[in-house]
Amino acid sequence: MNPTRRAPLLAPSFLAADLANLQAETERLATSAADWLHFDVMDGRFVPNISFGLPVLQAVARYAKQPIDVHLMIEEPQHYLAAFRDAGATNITVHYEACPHLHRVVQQIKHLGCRAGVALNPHTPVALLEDLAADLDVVLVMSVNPGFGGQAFIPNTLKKVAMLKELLLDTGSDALIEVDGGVSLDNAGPLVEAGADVLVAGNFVFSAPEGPVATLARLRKHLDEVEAGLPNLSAASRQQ
Ligand SMILES: O=C(CO)[C@@H](O)[C@H](O)COP(=O)(O)O
Ligand SMILES: [Fe+2]
Repeated sequence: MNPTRRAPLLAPSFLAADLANLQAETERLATSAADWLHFDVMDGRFVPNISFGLPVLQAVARYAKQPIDVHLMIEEPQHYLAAFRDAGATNITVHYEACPHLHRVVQQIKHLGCRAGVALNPHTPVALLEDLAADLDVVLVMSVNPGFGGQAFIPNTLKKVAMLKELLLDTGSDALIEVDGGVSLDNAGPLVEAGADVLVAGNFVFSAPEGPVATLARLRKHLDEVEAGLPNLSAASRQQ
């Protein structure tokens, strides 16, 4: 089968932004190649780190021009879904490992009018999503262990993305495949070739000397060149 491809979306992660200047960071991303704004919420329980939460999301949403992609690395996310929607989330992704009643949580997110995503830790096999795949808008593949930015990309992710792509095709799911952690120019091309639709990048985008806008433009140009060599892909097919 030769499925229709989608142009990859870019989602810079605020975890690596200048947190003392979130208004300025959000405003400069507004005119960048960013398609989504990735917002990492950590509770110090599901992951061994605490980041930011609802009031910070509310503040960012006041200046955001792109959809906000909320990645909940928290236990019992079901208690906070409506609050994150109200604070400005467009997409809400919960972790497979944090939700014993994942089907119910996904339905709750969809009833709130948000895109529903499920994230998989590096050790969680994609096959575990077989019975839920058709209900999902996004599957987020963690390419580092969640909890921190700036970690090294786990190479096995490439194989995992390819397996997930097969599973989505087999189950008739049109969920986007999002990859998160250690993404850079070194692996963006192979990830897209393997089937990734959304690339999250934190440190690569915000720590570059030329700044996030120029770095995102460089990433987009690189992906345009990769796309030119791939079948059934055009910039017009990019979905937000
Ligand atoms: O969810 C997470 C980490 O848990 C990510 O979204 C990171 O924020 C990505 O940062 P880099 O690995 O690209 O620096
Ligand atoms: Fe994330």
